[in-house]
Parts: sequence; structure tokens; C-alpha cells
Amino acid sequence: MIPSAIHLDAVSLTFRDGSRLFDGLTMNVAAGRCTCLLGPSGCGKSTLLRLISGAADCHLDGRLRFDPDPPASVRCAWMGQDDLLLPWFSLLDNVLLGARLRGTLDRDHTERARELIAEAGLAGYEQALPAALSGGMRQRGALLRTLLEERPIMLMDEPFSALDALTRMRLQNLSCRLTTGATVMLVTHDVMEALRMADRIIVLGGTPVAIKTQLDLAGTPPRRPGDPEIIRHYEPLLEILLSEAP
Ligand SMILES: Nc1ncnc2c1ncn2[C@@H]1O[C@H](COP(=O)(O)OP(=O)(O)OP(=O)(O)O)[C@@H](O)[C@H]1O
Repeated sequence: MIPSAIHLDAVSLTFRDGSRLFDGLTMNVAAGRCTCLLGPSGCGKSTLLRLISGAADCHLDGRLRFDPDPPASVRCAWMGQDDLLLPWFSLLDNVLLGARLRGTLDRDHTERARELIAEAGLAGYEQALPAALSGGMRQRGALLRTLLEERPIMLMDEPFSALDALTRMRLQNLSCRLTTGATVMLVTHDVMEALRMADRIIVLGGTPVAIKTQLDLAGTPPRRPGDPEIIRHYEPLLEILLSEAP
């Protein structure tokens, strides 16, 4: 898998109702690295991921480029804020949905999915329907389904938001491992999460929305909570976010 860099050149979006978001936003996302997006609610983080995934329902002025540019059908895996698990499929079948739809499902896929389900703390729930799972369990199912896609671009919108602190850390570690080599864009409201997982942190804010801060972090994610890089950047980053809060 060859990861793609993502370039937004002077991007402005117009929604169907005529409202606009961004005004000539330029952003470069490095290939094969994890970029975390932070910023106040409503600043456009989810819309940005949807735009890159090809699912945004809006008019684009400016340019969105991928380098290299894989076919759109295999370019991105996207995990939205809703788990979108199919209610009539078991957890295991939901996790395996991509392979099933492509007709590539085999014993190896199933074995791998079972291992990851166990690693995510969900052993014993393989045959449970989504309705019988908690919000955090469903979110882990949606995350595993996304991670198994192994696309050159992995887009994840608050993928750990429903998880308790320890499970969150385990799943962050798992995600870092399974997305190594891919271009990852991860939206989060959690400063510690961004500092653990990112090679680069981009803070959005202001009116019109623009990049307020861009921070390149040393070392390899996932960082330990006590990593000097985390300690060095935690408070300044919080201050920046506080200054952007409405
Ligand atoms: N389809 C749409 N039509 C009109 N406006 C929209 C549409 N989708 C998003 N918006 C607006 O675009 C802005 C950005 O929304 P978005 O969901 O991307 O923000 P966000 O930064 O991800 O927020 P949060 O952190 O709360 O998830 C908001 O003002 C929202 O109301």
C-alpha cells in the first residue's frame, strides 16, 4: 500500500442551503503520517473528513488533490461519529462487512477479525447484535471494521469518544499499530489523544475557519502518557484551544 499525501488548495465549501464553510483554506497532510485535527465544535472538522472521503454534499471551490491518487473506490476508509453498524448483522459480521461486500471474505479474514475483536476487549460478543451492545462496544466494532479496510487513507472522526480511559488507550495503541504506513486523519476533542497519536496536530479556528496552529511532534506514536513531547506541548495546546473556544 502506497499512502497518499492530501492537499487542499484554497478550498471553500458551499452547502445546499447556501451557507459557506472555509474561505480559501489551504492544508497539506503528509503521506503515511497521522494528522490530528483539533478545534471548536462546528469549525468544520467532520466536513473536512467527509470532503476527503468523497461523501460531502456541498460545492467545492478550490482544489482537493491526492498524491499519488489511487482510484476513488479504494482510496479511503472513513469512520464517522455514528457507528453505522447494520442492526441485523452480528458484531463479527459487521466487522467483516467490507470483505463480505467485496466478495473476498475467507477464513483468514474471519480469524483476524476474531483476534482483533478479542484485542478490543469484545471476546464473547462476536455473535451479539448491535442492539445488545453498549455505545462503547458498538464504537469499537465500527473502529475495527474501519481498520480492517487497510486503505491508503484512513479517516477517523472521534473514533474513541465513547470509550473509558483505559479502553481508549488500548484502542489508540491498536489503531496506531494497524494504521502504520497509512495516511491517517483523526478528529478529536481530546488534547492528550492528539498528542499520543499524531505526527502532526492541526488546530482549526476563527472566522472564517483557518489553520490556527500546526505542530509537528517528535517520536513515534503512540506516545506514553509521560512522554516528554506530550508534557512539553500539553499546556500550550490547551491554551490555544481555550483561546479559540466561543
Ligand atoms: N449539510 C450541511 N448543510 C449546511 N451546513 C452544514 C452541513 N454540514 C455541516 N454544516 C455546517 O458546517 C459547520 C461545520 O460542521 P462540522 O460537523 O464539520 O463541524 P465539526 O468541527 O466537526 O463539529 P463537532 O466538533 O461538533 O463535531 C457547522 O456550522 C455545520 O452546521
